[in-house]
Amino acid sequence: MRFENVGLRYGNGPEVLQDVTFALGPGSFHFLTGASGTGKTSLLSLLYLARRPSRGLIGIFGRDITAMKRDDLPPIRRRLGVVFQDFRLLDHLSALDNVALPLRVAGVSESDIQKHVPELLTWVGLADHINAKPPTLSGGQKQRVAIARAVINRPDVLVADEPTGNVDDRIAFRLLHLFAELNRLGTTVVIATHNETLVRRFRFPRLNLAGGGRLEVLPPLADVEEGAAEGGSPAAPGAMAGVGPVPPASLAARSDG
Ligand SMILES: Nc1ncnc2c1ncn2[C@@H]1O[C@H](COP(=O)(O)OP(=O)(O)OP(=O)(O)O)[C@@H](O)[C@H]1O
Repeated sequence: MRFENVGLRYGNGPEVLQDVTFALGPGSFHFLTGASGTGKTSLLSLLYLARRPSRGLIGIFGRDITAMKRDDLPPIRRRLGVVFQDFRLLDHLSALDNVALPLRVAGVSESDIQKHVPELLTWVGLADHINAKPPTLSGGQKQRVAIARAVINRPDVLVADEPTGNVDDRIAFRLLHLFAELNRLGTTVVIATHNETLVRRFRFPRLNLAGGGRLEVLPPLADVEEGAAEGGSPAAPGAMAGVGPVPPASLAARSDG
């Protein structure tokens, strides 16, 4: 995935993104950081192809999407998993059926769905809410359903907008662990977050919106205190202590869904 001199403006307003240039290698993991209003959601909406840039080039899976016709985008979109800031769950479907959607689109068998979806929902702490509909769930519970839906099909790229904004730190670490596991299995991951504790703990590089619509690519934010306590040796990217167990094997099994 690459951006070259991308600019985005809404209507006749000023550019909210200016000359944004970066490349994400396959299987990379980046946090997207920046103060509120600097353009994180706008940048993500370009990444998941909900908008086209006002100028510049966006390439994904080796294709220039700025030159593509609208009708050619859906097959590319199906390779992307998205966690929206406002979840976008279907209220009339149960948690299970919301998460099952991408699997049903991909033609996964109903017996596999009935096995793997409850397993993943249980792993994210929703064992008691598998058949609940979104209007009866809390914000943090809806957020976890949305995350399960985005990751269940092992997308080539996962884009998540504040995916831990509604949960406590213990669940946030667990969800980041899930994203890191997905990434280990090959998914390219971009996570927008305000949570500096997560950024320090997980030590992935950062795309940082510095204001004025400018983006800088920064190395992982070192957890100085933790590093000092450990004698200063840096941990591997994605490393963190005290979280387990690993996500269900169902995620690993779904290689070509
Ligand atoms: N649909 C829109 N129409 C006009 N302006 C918009 C629209 N969406 C966002 N903006 C403006 O673009 C700028 C960036 O907004 P964006 O939501 O991308 O920031 P953000 O970094 O994701 O903020 P937050 O961290 O608060 O979610 C803001 O000035 C916002 O007012």
